[in-house]
Amino acid sequence: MEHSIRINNLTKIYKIYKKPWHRIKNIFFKKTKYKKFYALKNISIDIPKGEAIGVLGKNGAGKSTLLKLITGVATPSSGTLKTEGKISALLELTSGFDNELTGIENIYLKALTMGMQKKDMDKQLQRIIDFADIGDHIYQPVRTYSSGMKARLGFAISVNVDPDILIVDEALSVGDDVFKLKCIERMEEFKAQGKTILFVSHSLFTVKSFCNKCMWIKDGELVDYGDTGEIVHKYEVFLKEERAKQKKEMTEEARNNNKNVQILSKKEVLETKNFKFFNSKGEETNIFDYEEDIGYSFDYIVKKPMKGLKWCFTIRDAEYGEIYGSDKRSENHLINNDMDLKHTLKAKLRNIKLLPGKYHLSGELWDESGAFYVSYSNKKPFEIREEGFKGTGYFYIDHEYEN
Ligand SMILES: Nc1ncnc2c1ncn2[C@@H]1O[C@H](COP(=O)(O)OP(=O)(O)OP(=O)(O)O)[C@@H](O)[C@H]1O
Repeated sequence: MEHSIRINNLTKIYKIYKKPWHRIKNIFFKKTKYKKFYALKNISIDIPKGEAIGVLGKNGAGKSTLLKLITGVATPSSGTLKTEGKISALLELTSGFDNELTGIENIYLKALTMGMQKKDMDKQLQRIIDFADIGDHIYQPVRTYSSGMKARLGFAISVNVDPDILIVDEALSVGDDVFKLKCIERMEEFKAQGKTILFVSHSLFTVKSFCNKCMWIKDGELVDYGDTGEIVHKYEVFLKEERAKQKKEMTEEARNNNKNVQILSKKEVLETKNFKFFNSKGEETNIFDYEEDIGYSFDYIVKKPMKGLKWCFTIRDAEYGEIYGSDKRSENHLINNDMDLKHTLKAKLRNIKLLPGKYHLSGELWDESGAFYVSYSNKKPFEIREEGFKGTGYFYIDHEYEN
């Protein structure tokens, strides 16, 4: 198999100085203290010729650093990197542009930096101008361009210099829809010609529709590399988990900061116990069929007087991402608040179209003042049994079509 990029044990370390001028100081006094920051750690990957590779990863994961090393804009701290053929890269929208020069002059400047002859660029000039499609702005200094115009010009140059490897970093995010489509079409042509493409995008939809392989980078390390479907799926699961974690932390922080929301120890004010799930026959279980009613109950005792006691519930997925939360303000959720009696709340969630999987149920009891009592939750998740395939995601959505 022919490879266009071979990367072995690639590491990039940035030196972080306490103060910006320490960087300069270090040129003269080598002993200036700095911290090492690993933007890339021991990346090894061989990229075959003719693949369209999506590069996935959160902000700061190291994607741009990797692309900069491949294009030679930055140098590795250790490891080796071999590329075959002419590389054209659109890394940052401003990269390579001289703001004082016009669009046309910048086209020639780029040709120069890519080692192209002027006469070869002369032939491409009209194609680039047509592709960029920014009208008379092409004769104006680039400093007067909007970010969309810069992206147009940058992309137009990158794809019209006949590269063997095309590298595109998020450039499409600033263009309008028509321009995005045009870029994708041009990239499809490249793919058909058997050229190698590296494509960084936060749009998983675009990556899925365009790339046949993907790599996923996290904290400077290569987590996985393989077919797009598989890697995007794993990455989506990871993002979902991250979101759930973040949300949990934010909720806790909000609770800690918000003085209006008083959290009272439930033992002092309210006690809940005996949480149970039951099915439509009244039998205790936490396993349900698709579309079956989910019943649950718990006991509570009110120990201090409170006005307008209400209940609510939340269903979360296996990673604690919220799927549904009932309305906390609803008058329909008022419950009995007589003191010192044991009350039982029985709830029924009807006709649930949740797809097979595990889910968490929890809920709170609120009073009129906004004080809430984290009162009940199932220790074990409830489960919807596997049944005929109904699709992916959380819910079955009824659909129809005409042909
Ligand atoms: N010149 C530099 N000096 C110090 N640290 C840097 C430098 N360039 C990048 N970094 C750090 O290296 C890490 C990786 O940055 P990089 O730009 O490669 O991330 P990315 O995955 O492309 O992120 P994004 O999706 O936000 O563009 C970040 O933590 C960043 O702050």
